[in-house]
Amino acid sequence: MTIKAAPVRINSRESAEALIDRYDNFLFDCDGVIWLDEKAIPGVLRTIEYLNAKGKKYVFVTNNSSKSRQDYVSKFAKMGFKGITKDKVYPTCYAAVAALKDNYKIEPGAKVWVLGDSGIEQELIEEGYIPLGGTDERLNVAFNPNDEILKVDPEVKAVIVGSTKEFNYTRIASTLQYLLYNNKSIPFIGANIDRTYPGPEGLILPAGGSVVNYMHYTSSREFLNVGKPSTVFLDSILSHNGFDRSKTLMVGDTLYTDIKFGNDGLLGDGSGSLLVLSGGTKLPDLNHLIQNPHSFEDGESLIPSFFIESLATLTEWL
Ligand SMILES: C[C@H](OP(=O)(O)O)C(=O)O
Ligand SMILES: [Mg+2]
Repeated sequence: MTIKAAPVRINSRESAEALIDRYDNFLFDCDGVIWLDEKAIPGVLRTIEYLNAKGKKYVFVTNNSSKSRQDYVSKFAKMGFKGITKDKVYPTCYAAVAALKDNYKIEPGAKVWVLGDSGIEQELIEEGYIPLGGTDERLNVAFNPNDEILKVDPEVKAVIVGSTKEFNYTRIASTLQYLLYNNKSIPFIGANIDRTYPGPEGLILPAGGSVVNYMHYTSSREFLNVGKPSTVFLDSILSHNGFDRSKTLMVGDTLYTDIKFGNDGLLGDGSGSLLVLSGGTKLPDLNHLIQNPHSFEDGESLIPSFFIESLATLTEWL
């Protein structure tokens, strides 16, 4: 077994320059790297503009499925980021819809049950699928076992579960009916495995992975995780963009999604993951991992190649 080297701290002009020179392409996580909820992390915009000036290529990869690619484009524009088009944004609502066709050969026109926000619904509609559940107002009611919404529509061909703040018993119970229907034969797609995300006011908040895992537990069913660290998701992003794997760096704030994504995907010839400390992972968490990698499942794959205070810090010396 190879022991991964301790991560290199980017803490000088030389190390920052060397890092930027080494990579042509950057994959940026969003929550905890670019923004905390609706607030951009100070200085991050300047780093993105610096990369633009250097002719670097980049895309954004988020496990937060609550917004569609078009909604993310608007969010970036509102925060002052220029030229972020739909093809630069990869939320897992997009990956979940792609999996319908790629993994399950479910053709457009099919009905899909959603436990999640409008991002999933919008991406489904864009590809010609018919979303059910999701933001349907009839789900915003107290549980009633005689409610029509608890009756399974036999035409539903898949279930997608992702991030939502609208997690009530009627939604869980109706989603469970689909997951159990017909000997558990309807495919179950999970849009993320994140336990938490770094929210506003320093709050750590429940993320979509908690919703997905609630449904996994209550249905006793496994799900297809389409988000980070899926190497299928990574491969499709690299191929859409023509990114050379060895010249690509993943930048993220979560070890078991972002850093594992870069490491398992062999980005940068095995040195293609940069942890930022501006989100959910703090220096003591990183030190704990480095000292006890074997107390984590697949701990070696969680160790980043590099770490830095924040994406803003990368250009502070330049
Ligand atoms: C944490 C995750 O978002 P990401 O960090 O992947 O943008 C999420 O909000 O579930
Ligand atoms: Mg994050």
